[in-house]
Amino acid sequence: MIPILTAQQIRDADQYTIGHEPITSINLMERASRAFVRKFSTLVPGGSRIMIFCGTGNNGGDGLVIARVLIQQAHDVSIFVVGSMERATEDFKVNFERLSVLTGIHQVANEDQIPNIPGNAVVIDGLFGSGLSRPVSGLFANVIDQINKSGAEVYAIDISSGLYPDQPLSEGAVVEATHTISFQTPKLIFFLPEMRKYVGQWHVVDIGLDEPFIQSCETDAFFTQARDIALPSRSTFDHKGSAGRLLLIAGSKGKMGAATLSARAAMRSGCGLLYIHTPCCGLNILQVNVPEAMVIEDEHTEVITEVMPADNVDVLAMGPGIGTNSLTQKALADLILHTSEPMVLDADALNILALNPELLNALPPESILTPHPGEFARLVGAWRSDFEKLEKLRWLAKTYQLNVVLKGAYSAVCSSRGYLYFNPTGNPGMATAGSGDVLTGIVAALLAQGMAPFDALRAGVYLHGQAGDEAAINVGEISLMASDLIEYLPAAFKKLHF
Ligand SMILES: NC(=O)C1=CN([C@@H]2O[C@H](COP(=O)(O)OP(=O)(O)OC[C@H]3O[C@@H](n4cnc5c(N)ncnc54)[C@H](OP(=O)(O)O)[C@@H]3O)[C@@H](O)[C@H]2O)[C@@H](O)CC1
Ligand SMILES: Nc1ncnc2c1ncn2[C@@H]1O[C@H](COP(=O)(O)OP(=O)(O)O)[C@@H](O)[C@H]1O
Ligand SMILES: [K+]
Repeated sequence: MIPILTAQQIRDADQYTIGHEPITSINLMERASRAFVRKFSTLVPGGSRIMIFCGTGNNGGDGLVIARVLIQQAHDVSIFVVGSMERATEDFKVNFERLSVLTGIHQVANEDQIPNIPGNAVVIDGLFGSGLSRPVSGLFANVIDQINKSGAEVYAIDISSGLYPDQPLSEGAVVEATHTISFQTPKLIFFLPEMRKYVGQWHVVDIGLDEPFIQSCETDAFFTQARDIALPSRSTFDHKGSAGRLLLIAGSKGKMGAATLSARAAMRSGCGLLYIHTPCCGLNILQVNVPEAMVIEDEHTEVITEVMPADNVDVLAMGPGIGTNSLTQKALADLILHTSEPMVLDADALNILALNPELLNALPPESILTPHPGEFARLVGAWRSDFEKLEKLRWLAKTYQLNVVLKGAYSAVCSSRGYLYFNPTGNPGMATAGSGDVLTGIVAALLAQGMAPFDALRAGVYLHGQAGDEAAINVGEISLMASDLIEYLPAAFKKLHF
């Protein structure tokens, strides 16, 4: 996993590397800027007119090195330095001298000196990086305004000028980048929907900062990598009863598709034995669509009214397609009160929890909740910013000792101790009805196979996204539908078995 660092920790990692590698600060700047150019060159067509805007801090220093390297590669580059040279950092000054030998550098000291930026230009933003210390105003804000109005493609160095790596949006001007090429580790803001307009598509380039130091930084947020994902395994004498017995409580009249999707996903995720508790109307549907499962009929024709906690199953999962009928609310409440092992709750089970919040206290510790943002808002109330949303996620998980995934792009998986793991897999093709039901089946099956609840949740979210990515390659994001996720689950599992 990649730790997500605060602005201060990023500075510390720079300093530690400079002190211990050893590498001089100016050479680290050279290395970072060259890594930027390597990525930039894969994204920008040759022959583009490149305009680089630099402040006089180290982010601007990077801009000057990038200019030098691009000029040496025969690109058409103009450089604009905004702000006072008196405040320039040492590394900026050295690179200013080196660049002056090669080309003219425009100084922008007032509004009249702000250049016209054609829409077909490519802008590189080196005004401010992780050293931003206050909202951007005055001349800098005017430059940013021109950049944003130009319609040009904008590549931010490290982070868009005006953004803090780890804090909510400031009131000042902010560059709206189309791409951010960031150094060493992703910033927290890259995972927040409200920041997308400023961050654009982001890329992380390795600049060789000290890896053990980075791994030792104390942080409560991480970016998951494939190597963090554990999977269940089979051994020679396993039989269906030892490979995970799951009771899935799902479906109501008109929503048997949700039950079908969850059930099939569970079987594809290695569940040994699957029971499905469903209203009578679901019997034939499930027997035909999931022949591997045993179906237990509720007394009621259309909704779930009573679930007996069974001792012949390892895990209970409830929610997909159950509705919020008062009889079903009572059934869930009874089930929770009679269950002591971690269970999986999704969809309408979460809506029922929101209607009866006292049930949260009764949930078995380490249970798993899988809300999408709508269900999450019903559970914890509305939020004013994505930062507050993450705080609420941590609060819910820690207060009730739960593992919770807040689903969406970069789904945030939160452990009961409040550690957040952003998921790297998945794509917008998965924004389609039934995708969440598939996730429930995967996570429940992994839990039933004996994985620890948090590991099962993090792995399930990763595999679900990976199946989505495999499906998108084959059917395209637009055509992707939830059943495709099940079809591509085997490919996702195989990919993790290196
Ligand atoms: N060796 C290294 O460390 C490496 C660093 N690297 C690069 O350095 C970047 C960080 O550089 P940095 O720390 O110099 O800060 P930076 O973002 O350039 O800005 C600071 C300057 O801006 C000023 N300022 C701030 N806010 C302002 C405002 N609102 N309006 C006006 N002025 C404002 C601030 O002034 P002050 O707050 O002191 O008044 C100061 O002068 C990092 O993102 C990466 O690109 C890489 O090369 C790898 C090696
Ligand atoms: N833009 C996206 N990028 C990545 N994953 C997405 C995106 N949109 C949706 N998903 C994933 O698809 C699933 C949708 O779940 P949910 O909203 O509960 O669907 P449903 O209720 O229809 O089953 C979640 O796992 C979510 O992470
Ligand atoms: K920048």
